[in-house]
This record gives sequence, structure tokens and C-alpha cells, in this order.
Amino acid sequence: MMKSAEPVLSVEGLSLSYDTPHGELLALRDVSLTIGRGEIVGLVGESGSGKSSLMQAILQLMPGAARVTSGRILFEGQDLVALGPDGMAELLGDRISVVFQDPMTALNPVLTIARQMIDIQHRRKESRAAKRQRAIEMLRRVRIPDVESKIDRYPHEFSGGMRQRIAIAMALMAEPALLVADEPTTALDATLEIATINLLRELQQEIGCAILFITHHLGVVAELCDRIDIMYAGELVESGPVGPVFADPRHPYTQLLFACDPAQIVETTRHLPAIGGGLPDLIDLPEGCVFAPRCPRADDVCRMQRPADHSAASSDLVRCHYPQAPRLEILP
Ligand SMILES: Nc1ncnc2c1ncn2[C@@H]1O[C@H](COP(=O)(O)OP(=O)(O)OP(=O)(O)O)[C@@H](O)[C@H]1O
Repeated sequence: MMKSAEPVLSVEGLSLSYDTPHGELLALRDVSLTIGRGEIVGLVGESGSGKSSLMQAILQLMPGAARVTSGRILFEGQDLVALGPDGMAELLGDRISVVFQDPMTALNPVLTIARQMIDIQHRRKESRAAKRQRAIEMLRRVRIPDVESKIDRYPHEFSGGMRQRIAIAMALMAEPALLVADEPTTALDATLEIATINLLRELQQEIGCAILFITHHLGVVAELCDRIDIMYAGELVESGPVGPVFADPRHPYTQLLFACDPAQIVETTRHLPAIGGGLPDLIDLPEGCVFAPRCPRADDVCRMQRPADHSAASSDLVRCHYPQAPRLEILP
């Protein structure tokens, strides 16, 4: 795997709010993470933890009510927050690409696959025939059978799994430095999911791009990713290399998520395990640690003071007052 010291993406102290009729909703608070060149990073967290908000901020595709209140998002040295949506249009589909859960987000139903794959190469000064040939080659790489006859078909003429592979082919056409994959396998059955993950890994190795893989599936993170970033209620609570973090999670939230049998996590957990309690109100946050209301270990310090980011042997970042505490004893 290609890696260099300079990260491809570096989110630094990012805070993002939504203006709502009930007040300011603090969806992201002081989130910092990095993605190295050629690295695959899994971003996990339960619904409402802020994964989509972070992704939209990176892609500068934020809804009108969203506001970045502090921080930077450096991509190859350029601050995407300062660049804004207009500047981002230059990068999207070129240096940064996206694959969504629903491939039809990327595919136009009324145009043939050939037309769409030629159109996305508009930056290349080449003949249509050369662009068509490049599209054919890319579709072969994602294992679309019988490409030369199928390329002139419409999206609805392909199965769901094939449509997702076509969307992946389109996203990787420009050989981006970063692919943002938003639950790309969630809608697929388990067999197709494994095939798609294997394909992504293969293409990632060939192209050398980094991947930010957003998922609820801890097994996919264990299989595919180099690093894991765990979000809770708008904060990054733990971050580190997959092997060490799975072996010795340091944040109580991660420990609860990983409480079930590790083999089960890898093979069968397609949804994040449910843990007791609910997310706090992001318009009216608790005073101390955001996880304290659900944390079996919380004490008065946790309830009164926000924890700083610490590092531990297994994790680079643990936002907890007690990163060295013995692992929680979880009752079966
Ligand atoms: N356009 C919006 N206006 C107001 N609040 C929003 C908006 N979008 C998201 N939120 C709020 O921001 C918080 C984070 O939501 P976000 O969608 O980023 O979480 P998520 O982890 O991606 O969840 P999911 O897995 O369900 O997509 C939630 O409390 C959500 O209600």
C-alpha cells in the first residue's frame, strides 16, 4: 500500500451547526481526523452521530441550514471549507469522488451507460472513441460481463449489484486521490456485499486512492479498513488502526459496540449493535462528556467536565477522561 507522511485529507477541529426553529443544533463538535494516501478509513457511528454531516462538509454539499462554525478540511493542502461549493465543483469527480448507497444517485435513468461514462470524462481532451474505450476498460475492471454489448444499455437494464459496480466504475474513472463511499454495500445482500468489498479493495490497490468508508457494518471495517473512526453524538470519540482498536478499544462507547463476540462482528453484524439509552439532544447538550448519560463508568468528573482527546497504546485518539481504565465488564 502506498503511504506518505502527508495525509490526503485532514479534518482539523471541525464544528458544524444547523439552524433549526428550536435553536442551534451542534451536529459536529471539534472533529479532527486524517486519511493517509492510499489508506482505507472506516467511519462508524449510530444514526444521528454526524457521519452524513461530516461527509457533506468534506464534499461541500451541505444543506442551507448548515454552517461550519470552526475548523478546516485540508485536501492536498487546500482548505475545502474556504473553497466552498463552487470551487469544489472542480475537484468533485476528479480528485475526489463519491459512491452513495443508492447507485441511482449517480446514474441518470434516461441516458445510456456509455453516454454517461463518456460525459464524465469531459475534462479530457480526447476523441469520443478513446473515451468510450476507456469506459469499456473500466467496466471490465468492475466485472460487468459482456461489456461491449451492454455499455449502450440504460441503468434500469442492470441488476442492483451491477448498477453499484457501474457507479463505482464511474467514481474511479478519473483515478481520484480520495473516494468517499457512503454505505455503498448496505442495500446489497451479504454475498454481493462481500464481492463489492473485494472489488473495492482490488481497485483501491490498483489506483492507490484513499477511501473514506461510511458504514454501520463493523465486520466490513474489520475486513476492509486500515483505520477506524468512531463517532458519537457529533464527536469523534475514538480513532486508530483497525487491529489494535478492535483488540483493545479504549472508549466505553467502542467497548460496548464491540461487546459481542468478535467473530460475530466480522461475519454477521450488518448493523451497529444497539446499546441502552438514546443520543443526547444536540440543541441542549449535557454539561460534561457527551456519552456520560449512557456510560456505565461515568462519575461526577464525567458529568461535569468535557473530556480532552488522549492517546493510548491501541488508539491515537480517545475522547474520554479515563482512556487507561480497565475494559468494561459487560454482562451477557
Ligand atoms: N438539514 C438538517 N437540519 C437540521 N438538523 C439536521 C440536518 N441534517 C442533520 N441534522 C441533525 O444533525 C445530527 C447529525 O445527523 P447526521 O445525518 O449527520 O447523522 P448520521 O450519523 O449521518 O445519521 P444516519 O446514519 O442516519 O445518516 C442529527 O441530530 C440530525 O437530526
